[in-house]
Amino acid sequence: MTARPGRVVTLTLNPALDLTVRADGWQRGQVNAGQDLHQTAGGKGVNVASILADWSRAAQGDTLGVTATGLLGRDNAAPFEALLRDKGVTDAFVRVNGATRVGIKLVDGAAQETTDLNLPGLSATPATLAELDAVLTRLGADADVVVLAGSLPPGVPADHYATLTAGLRRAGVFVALDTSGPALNAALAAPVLPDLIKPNIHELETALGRPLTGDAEILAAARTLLDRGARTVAVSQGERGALIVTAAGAVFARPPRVTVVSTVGAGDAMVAGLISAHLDGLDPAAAARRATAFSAGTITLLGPHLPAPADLNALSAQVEVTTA
Ligand SMILES: Nc1ncnc2c1ncn2[C@@H]1O[C@H](COP(=O)(O)OP(=O)(O)O)[C@@H](O)[C@H]1O
Ligand SMILES: O=P(O)(O)OC[C@H]1O[C@](O)(COP(=O)(O)O)[C@@H](O)[C@@H]1O
Repeated sequence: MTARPGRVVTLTLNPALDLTVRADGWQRGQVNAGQDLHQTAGGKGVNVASILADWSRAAQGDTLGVTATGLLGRDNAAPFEALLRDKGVTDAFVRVNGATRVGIKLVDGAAQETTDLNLPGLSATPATLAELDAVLTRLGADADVVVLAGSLPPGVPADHYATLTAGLRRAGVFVALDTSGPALNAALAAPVLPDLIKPNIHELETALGRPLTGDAEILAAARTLLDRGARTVAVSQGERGALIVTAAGAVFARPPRVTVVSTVGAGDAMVAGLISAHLDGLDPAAAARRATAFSAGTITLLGPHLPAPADLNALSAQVEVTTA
């Protein structure tokens, strides 16, 4: 495991304090017994930063400089500050009044199933957005990669990521996007697409307004995004795996079977893996293998963490990569 250095900035406008409740065999509409409850700092860019920091520490002796920015509620900032400090991620979050939203993650360990309830989050004011914009402009000037990740909180226009993408790409920064709903629709409709887009299959279908039935259709949809300027499109499909499409080729990566603790962060781990692969100049097959190992490893743990290097290597060796 070796890698080139790089500076990565993640933007999380809508972080979340993930409250994971394990309730094996829980039934909708019934009184259920839960087994345990854990709280972890999360939100897409927070998770990507944390996982990249783990990778940096394990693989190359901290050669990646990882900075996390976004909007963070003052009232419950402590768990986020602790995670970023523990991981050695630079904390560039703009503090805002109020408490960051809680995300409910209901895990049925017996069925190996996770149910997510993601709430809207704190409203962003024009003043905090302007402050954040200045932070991002400063950080972006020095970054190799900027990751725009997660939902937009109330108060942020749907085309916000599209606007940021255009500015950052113009400045020569590699832009990765992982979002959903109106923010993804607007980003995909914009004239300048991000370099890396990682929708899950449901997010992509919603954005395109049609079901994608079968691998050929998914591949064709991904290729239209490449034709419009994206460099890597990764369509993740849960435990089935992910289709990763670049100009250099398309591959499908199947994860090994793992004991799932919570699938929360599976997609974020994939984004982290793809970014590290981009910084290392890996080919699509090697990138898909690494990103899938990151995802499979993260879901065996609670919170946004990578397993120990030996375990990650073992997972990586078990990923099946085929040409798509
Ligand atoms: N149950 C699972 N077992 C093994 N790997 C999984 C499982 N669920 C997800 N993954 C891995 O995580 C990747 C991302 O998961 P996915 O659920 O598609 O993303 P998201 O979290 O963005 O919805 C998948 O492509 C796969 O490699
Ligand atoms: O910003 P969104 O789309 O509401 O998602 C927030 C949730 O996504 C997560 O980042 C997990 O994302 P993935 O499971 O897609 O990797 C959680 O930590 C958080 O609660």
